Amino acid sequence: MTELPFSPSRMALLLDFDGTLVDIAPTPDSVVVPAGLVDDLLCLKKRLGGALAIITGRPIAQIDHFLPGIPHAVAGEHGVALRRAPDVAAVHASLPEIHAAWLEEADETAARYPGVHVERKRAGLVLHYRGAPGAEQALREMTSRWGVERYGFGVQEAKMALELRPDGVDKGQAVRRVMEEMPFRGRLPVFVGDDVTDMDGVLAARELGGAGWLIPDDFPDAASFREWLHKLAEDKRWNV
Ligand SMILES: O=P(O)(O)OC[C@H]1O[C@H](O[C@H]2O[C@H](CO)[C@@H](O)[C@H](O)[C@H]2O)[C@H](O)[C@@H](O)[C@@H]1O
Repeated sequence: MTELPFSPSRMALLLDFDGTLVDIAPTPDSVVVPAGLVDDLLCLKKRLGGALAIITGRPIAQIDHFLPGIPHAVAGEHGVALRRAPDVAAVHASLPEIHAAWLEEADETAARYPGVHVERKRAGLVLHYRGAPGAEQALREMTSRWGVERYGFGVQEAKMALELRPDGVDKGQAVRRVMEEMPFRGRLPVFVGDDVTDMDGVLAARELGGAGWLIPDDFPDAASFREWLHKLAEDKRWNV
């Protein structure tokens, strides 16, 4: 088991969703949340005095759908949106909007390549090609034609997807903002993710004195990480 460098009683858990808590699935909608995971997360949240957050690329509403009532805080769309507690409204960064012409061309391209899925976000867009790997090149050419960098966006590599993401948001700043307030403040963040977008969260958690871990470097896969969470929930050191 990956060892915590401090007592679990002092930590806050800040977790990525896809590829970390749930296995990667053919489409964003088809991920499956194992029943045991829900029980373990609820147990850990209680032991942590609530200090359990999800830091995800997905919109917050999707986390509410898959993990209803579980995390205390959720940072969605890589930190574009932050809801600090279940009973407060999410705050959204003021960011440039995706151009209508980009959305139109993305939809046209998706129609030409069955299996491509266009996911719209509040301040971004994901072009998924897991269902049509042969479309990758066409999607890359399309986004480079758009020259999104001139409009305050970057093209982020994702798992079988290209994501248009506004500049200035990343999971590192999401981790720092979540840790500012109770019940997270004063604890050491443990951030776990699996993707290039998670590296900012890993580094921020380490800089804050906590731990930052990445799948597959620190855990072979999401199933192993879920097993680690299960053992953590049963750890005897909670009161140390
Ligand atoms: O930050 P995360 O919580 O890991 O979210 C990252 C992106 O996850 C989703 O896409 C990825 O997972 C899908 C389901 O397993 C998979 O079909 C897809 O190929 C992956 O790229 C989600 O759709 C995105 O919005 C998130 O940014």
